[in-house]
Amino acid sequence: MEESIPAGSVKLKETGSLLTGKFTTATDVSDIDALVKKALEYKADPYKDSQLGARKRIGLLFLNPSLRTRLSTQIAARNLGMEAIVFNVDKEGWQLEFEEGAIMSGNTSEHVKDAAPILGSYFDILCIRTFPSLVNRADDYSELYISEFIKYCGRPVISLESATLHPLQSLTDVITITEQVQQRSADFKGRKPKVVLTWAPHVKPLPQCVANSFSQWMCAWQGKSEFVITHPEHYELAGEFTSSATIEYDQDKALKDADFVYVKNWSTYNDYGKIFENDPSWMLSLEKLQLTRQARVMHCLPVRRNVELSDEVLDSTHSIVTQEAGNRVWAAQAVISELLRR
Ligand SMILES: NCCC[C@H](NC(=O)CCC(=O)O)C(=O)O
Ligand SMILES: NC(=O)OP(=O)(O)O
Repeated sequence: MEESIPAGSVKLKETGSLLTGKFTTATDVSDIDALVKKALEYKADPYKDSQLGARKRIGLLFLNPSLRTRLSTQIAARNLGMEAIVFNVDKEGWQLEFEEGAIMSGNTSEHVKDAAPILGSYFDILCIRTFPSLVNRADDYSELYISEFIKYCGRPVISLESATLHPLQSLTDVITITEQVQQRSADFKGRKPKVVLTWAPHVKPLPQCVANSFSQWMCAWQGKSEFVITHPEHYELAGEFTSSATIEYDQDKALKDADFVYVKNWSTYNDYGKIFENDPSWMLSLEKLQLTRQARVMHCLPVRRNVELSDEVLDSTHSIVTQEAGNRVWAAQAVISELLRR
């Protein structure tokens, strides 16, 4: 993916837009705080631009399952007056080929080179979800699927989670932290929130994308938080997304005085796609939360209860996962709105 422009510092004065013309990574955003503000304005007044997308269509293509992303993006589009059509490519479409020059004698029936321009002719904005294989790191980190789709569809593309990143989730997470800080402004007078991303156990190897993306956005949200990542050794994330993060292998030390704890499992990046250790003591507990400043607990969901996060934490007042998932609508609405205005 193009990562040459430093995240959060893109200037798009010529268009006045907050986005480059797509939304697949933090580097597509010129001003994170302005996008967050826009999302919170939609939260306060969901229908204020209810005609902006009139007579326009947005296509949501899923190569993998979804609950929140699918529904929140549809709702966001409809709030802007757009028609939203969901297509579960994995279950209902022809199996797509993404490899350039492929001899298609195997299981794939249609090349993205043929399918994407057709979808571009049906829709004004296109969105796509493509998970990584977790088999070949170079293939996953080349973001072949979404890149090929962007190349051939000729429309603004929104990532609904790709092989390495999940920007709608991360924008939502910045919105949720901003909202919490604004609501408790007395607590944060003269100091930045301490935000800790902690690895958690899981039963199967999961993508790194939610963790990569959260870290990328926290680093791009320059100077707004004290950001720490904690995980067992061997679970290092890709350096390109953790530039200004502090890495701390001792979870208790990391949790000390935290205001927000973002819980997520991911599989190994270096020896790719594996579970190296699954120490259940990494699961966050109420006892561990005593080290924090009454930290609010976040998770992108879906969450494996009592594996990744305990009932006692999820059902306590520490948890803001429902508020967080609710904010997915406003994140999507701000992004679609910016792409419609271009
Ligand atoms: N879209 C949000 C997260 C998606 C994915 N989680 C999962 O696949 C969980 C599957 C399970 O728990 O069976 C991930 O971690 O990247
Ligand atoms: N958090 C998230 O992306 O959820 P879904 O996978 O249900 O869309």
